Amino acid sequence: MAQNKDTANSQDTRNIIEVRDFNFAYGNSQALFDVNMDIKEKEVTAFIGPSGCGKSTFLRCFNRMNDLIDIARITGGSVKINGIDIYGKEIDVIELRKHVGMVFQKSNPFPKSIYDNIAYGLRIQGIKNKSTLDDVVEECLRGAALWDEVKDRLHESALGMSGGQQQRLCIARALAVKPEILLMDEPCSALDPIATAKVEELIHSLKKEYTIVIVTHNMQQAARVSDRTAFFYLGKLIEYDVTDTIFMNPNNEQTEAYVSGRFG
Ligand SMILES: Nc1ncnc2c1ncn2[C@@H]1O[C@H](COP(=O)(O)OP(=O)(O)OP(=O)(O)O)[C@@H](O)[C@H]1O
Repeated sequence: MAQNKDTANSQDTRNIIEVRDFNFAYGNSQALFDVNMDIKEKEVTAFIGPSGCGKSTFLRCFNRMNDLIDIARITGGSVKINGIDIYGKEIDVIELRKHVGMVFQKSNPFPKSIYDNIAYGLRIQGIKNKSTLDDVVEECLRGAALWDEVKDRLHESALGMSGGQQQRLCIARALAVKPEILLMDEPCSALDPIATAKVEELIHSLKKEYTIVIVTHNMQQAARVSDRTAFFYLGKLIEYDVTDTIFMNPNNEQTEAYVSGRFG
C-alpha cells in the first residue's frame, strides 16, 4: 500500500515536534539516550523496535504522560512543540494534553453512551449548547469513520460496541477537543485484522488534518501507514528516515537485521 507516501519526501514540510539530546530515566535506570528527532507536521511517524527499547516512553514524553509516574525524570535535553519547550515552567499540562491527544493500546471508552463519550471533553470545557454538541459529535464520528455504523444508536452504551468500534470511538473522542497531534500507542494490538484495516484507513485519512505518531510492534503496519519510521534499540534512536528507506534500504545494520526479522 503505497498510497500514503505522498508527503514523506517533501523537505518543506514543517517540523512540529523537535527533540534535542533528550535523555530520560526511571529512577536510576536510563530509558532513553541522547535522542534527536524532528517530526513533520501532518505526516504519520512510526516508532518501531524490540520490546523495552523505549518507544512508549518516548511517545509519552510528547504530552507529558510520564509526569504521572513518580520515578520518571528527564535527565537532559528538550522537547519542543511548535517551537515551545513543553517542559518549560509556564506550560499548562492540561492544555498541552488537549493539544496533543492520545489513544491507547486497549480502547477505554467511558461507561456512558456513544454520544456522551464524545461530548464529555466539550462539556468539561463548559460547552453545553445541544446543537453545538450534536454537530461536534457527528463531525468527530464522521472523522473517525464511525458515523454510519452508530448514528442510529448514539444514546446506547459505548460498551456494547465491538472492540474495533470502541477503538475508533476513542479516536473520535480524542478528536473532539481538536488536538493538533495524535499519539497512538499500539492502537491495533487488541484488534482483529478487519478492525485493524479500518483503523489503518482512518489513520491515513486523519493525516490530512493531524500529525500522528504511532508506536507499533507490527512492522507491516508501520510500512503501510507511516511516512517516516524511527527504529529504537536499547533506548537509542538507531535510525530515522522515510519509511521506504527504513524498510527497503536502511543504512544501519541493526535496522536491517530488525526489519528483516533477524532479531527482536
Ligand atoms: N513505569 C515504569 N517504571 C519503571 N521502568 C519502566 C516503566 N515503564 C517502562 N519502564 C522501563 O523503561 C524501558 C522502556 O520501556 P517502554 O515501555 O518505553 O519500551 P517499549 O519499547 O515501548 O516496549 P514494549 O514494546 O514492550 O511496549 C524498559 O526497560 C521498561 O522496563
